Amino acid sequence: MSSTGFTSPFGNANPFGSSGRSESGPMHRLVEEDENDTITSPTTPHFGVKNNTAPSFWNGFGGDAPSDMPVRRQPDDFPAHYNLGRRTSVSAESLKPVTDNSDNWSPPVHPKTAEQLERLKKAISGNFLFNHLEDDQSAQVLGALVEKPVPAKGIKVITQGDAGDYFYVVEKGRFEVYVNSTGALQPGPDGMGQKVGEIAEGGSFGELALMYNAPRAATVVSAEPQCTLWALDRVTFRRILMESTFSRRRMYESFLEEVPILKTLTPYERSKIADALESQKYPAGHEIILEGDPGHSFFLLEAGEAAAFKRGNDSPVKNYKKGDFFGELALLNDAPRAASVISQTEVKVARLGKNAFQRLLGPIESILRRTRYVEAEEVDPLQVS
Ligand SMILES: Nc1ncnc2c1ncn2[C@@H]1O[C@@H]2COP(=O)(O)O[C@H]2[C@H]1O
Repeated sequence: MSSTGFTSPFGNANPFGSSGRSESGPMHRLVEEDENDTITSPTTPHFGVKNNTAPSFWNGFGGDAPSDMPVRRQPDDFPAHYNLGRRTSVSAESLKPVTDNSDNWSPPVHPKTAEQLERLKKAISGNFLFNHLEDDQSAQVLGALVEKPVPAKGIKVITQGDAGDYFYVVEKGRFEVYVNSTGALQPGPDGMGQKVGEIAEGGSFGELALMYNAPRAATVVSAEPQCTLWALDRVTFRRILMESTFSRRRMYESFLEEVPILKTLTPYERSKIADALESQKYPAGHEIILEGDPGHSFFLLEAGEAAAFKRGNDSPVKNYKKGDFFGELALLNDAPRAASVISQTEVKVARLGKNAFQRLLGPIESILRRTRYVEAEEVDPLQVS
C-alpha cells in the first residue's frame, strides 16, 4: 500500500508499477523468445527494423534492454510507489498472427461490471486503433483492458526511458507528453524536458515502446486531478492491436512524408494521422465533395487528379495532384462546402474525419488557412493551379 494513501486496486499488477512483483501479474505471461526485431528509435523519421548492430541505441536508455541495464531511481515529485519496481528486462514476444493458436496463448480476462463495460466501450469508440478489429478480437481486447484510476494531477503514468509494459486509452481527463532530449527522464525540475503534446479523452498512448521493443519515448503525466485510464498489457497489445497499427503506419508513412502541408509535423504526429486515415478509390468523374453540403471530412489526394468547381462555372477553380489536400474550409469555418471536388482521373483519396482533423491537424491550422482561393468569376483557366 502506498504511503500517500493511494492504493492500487490491482495489487502488484498495477501497470504504473508497484513496490513488489507478483508472479501472477500480467507481466509474467510473457513468452521468452529471442530478440530478433531490434529497432531504431520510433520517433525518428525513418524508424523501422534494423539489423542487430546498433548497441549504442541501448546506451543511456532503460527499456527492454539486456538485463544489465541500470534501474533508474524514481524522482521525488510524484506519489510514492508509482512506477517503482517496473519490469526492466523482457524478451520479445512472439509476433505470430493472432489466428495462429498453436502456442495456446489466450488473453487475460478482467471481469467488468455492466457500467464499466459501457464506459470502456465509449472510451474506445473514437479510437482508431480499435476500429479495425474483428468481433472476436474486439471481445478479447475488451476483456483484457483494466481500469486504472489516476487520482491526482502530476502523476507520471509513463516515464521516458523505462521499459514498455502497458498501452493506455484515456477515458477521462487529460495527459501531457514531455520529451527529454537525452532519451530519459532526468532529475530536477526540468527533467521531463519539453512538452510535445497532450492526449485528451478517447486518445491513447504508450504504443511505441510495445510496438518497437524500445524504451519509452516520452514521459506522460496526468494534467487533471481525476483521470481514468484503461490499460492493455503488452502481450495482448502485440498479439491483437499491433499488426494493424503497424501496417497502417507503414502504409501511409512515405506518402505522408511527401505531403507538403504535413512537412512541419513530427514523425509521431504523422503516424497518428496514419492511424486515422481511411483510403478510398473513385473512378474519374466522381463527385467527392458536393458544393453546399455540410463538411464531415478532410481529404488528401494519394493518387490521380481532381479539380474543384463552383456552381455555374465550367472551368475548375483549382486543380489537385498527388499530395494535395482539399475539404478543409468547411471544417475550419464550420461552413457548407464552398465548391464541389470531382475526380478527373481514377483517384485514391485518404479521408480524415472531422474530429480527427480538428485534433490532429490543429498544429497546422494556420498553414491550412493560408491557402488562397479564387472566386469563380476571377478564374483564368490557364492560371488555375
Ligand atoms: N511527440 C511524441 N514523441 C514520442 N511519444 C509521444 C509523443 N506524443 C505522444 N507520445 C506518446 O507517449 C508515449 C510514451 O511511451 P511510448 O514510447 O511507449 O509511446 C509514446 C507515445 O504513445
